[in-house]
Amino acid sequence: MKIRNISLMNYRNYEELNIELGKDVNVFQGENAQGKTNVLESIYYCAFGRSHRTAKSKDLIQWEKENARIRVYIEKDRLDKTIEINLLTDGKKSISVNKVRLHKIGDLLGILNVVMFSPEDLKIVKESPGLRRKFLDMEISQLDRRYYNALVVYNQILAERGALLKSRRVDRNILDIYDQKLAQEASYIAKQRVNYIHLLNVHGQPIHQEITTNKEEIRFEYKCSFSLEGNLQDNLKKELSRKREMDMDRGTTSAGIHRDDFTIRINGADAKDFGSQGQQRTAVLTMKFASLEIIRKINGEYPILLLDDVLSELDLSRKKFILKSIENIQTVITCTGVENIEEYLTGNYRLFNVVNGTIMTGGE
Ligand SMILES: Nc1ncnc2c1ncn2[C@@H]1O[C@H](COP(=O)(O)OP(=O)(O)OP(=O)(O)O)[C@@H](O)[C@H]1O
Repeated sequence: MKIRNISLMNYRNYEELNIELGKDVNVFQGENAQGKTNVLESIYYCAFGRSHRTAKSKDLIQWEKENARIRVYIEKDRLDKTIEINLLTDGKKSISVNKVRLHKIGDLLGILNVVMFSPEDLKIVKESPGLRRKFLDMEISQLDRRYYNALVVYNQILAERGALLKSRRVDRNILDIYDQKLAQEASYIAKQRVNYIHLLNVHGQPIHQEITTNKEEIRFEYKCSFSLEGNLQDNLKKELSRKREMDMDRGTTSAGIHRDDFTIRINGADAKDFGSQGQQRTAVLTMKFASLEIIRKINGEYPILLLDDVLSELDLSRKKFILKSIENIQTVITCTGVENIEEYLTGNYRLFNVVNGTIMTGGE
């Protein structure tokens, strides 16, 4: 899969942009706040139907403009596809693929596969379980629309169950129905997450060994709020009924995939609590590069890799690992120039100079 062209209209600080990407590495270079990440964000939007930075699509429209448009041309399985997104200031948006309008965001997933890596991703290792669940949900959703749809349904039922628990008179029969539905969706979601964690181990362990020159061993483990032995649906139903009185007291649902997490162990110790900053960075790097391999294994081709300002934060050996690993992957890198990226890139690359919402191609 390759992106051939990106065109933006009234998107963030781009009034009009039309660029051809190179099929290998594309370096967007410029000072701070010039519009480098905005380009990456527009690509990400075409993959997931949302920004990685804001939930408010209105923020993406150029100030004082009424609408914005992103258009990305991709080449996939030797076919051309055009993804077009139109955003309006009232929060409405329309998404079309090859001019056919999509009715659900779920239908966009998997058309353009991307893996994004930014300094913010360190939080996946360091911070709350919600960020680790989000990592799994995004990665699995772009490979499996059924997973995304199950998540949407699960979250709806969870919200309804929460509202019921908070109401003064809880109808236990309705609660039974919610529990049944939650368990049904959760069993599929948990199974796919466990499988993804397995794939992270399979593909991540050799990557991590390479980066740490065999000094460290990484291990990912899914932590489920209900038993993973036997029938998962029954297990969650039992757990929900065991905790029902407590849930009614507290007005929340205390078991289910919205409470799950996964641990990242380096040489046996939990990287969240005991990992050094360097080890935590290596763990995220491993997860991102393992995600690339997982997508390639499942789809037969690499996704697009988006590296947002990550090179300046990494030491020389990790930087070299990244730049060596991206040889067969179409990559979009943003940097300020201090990284001296040209020194490490061995293959072809295309340079774009970004200055205040305009881009000049610096050649290959
Ligand atoms: N809706 C908008 N309309 C117009 N300009 C916007 C809008 N949203 C953001 N900007 C501008 O976009 C610029 C930020 O762009 P971006 O986040 O891509 O920076 P960057 O080049 O990646 O910088 P850094 O290296 O600091 O991350 C800022 O100048 C900001 O004012």
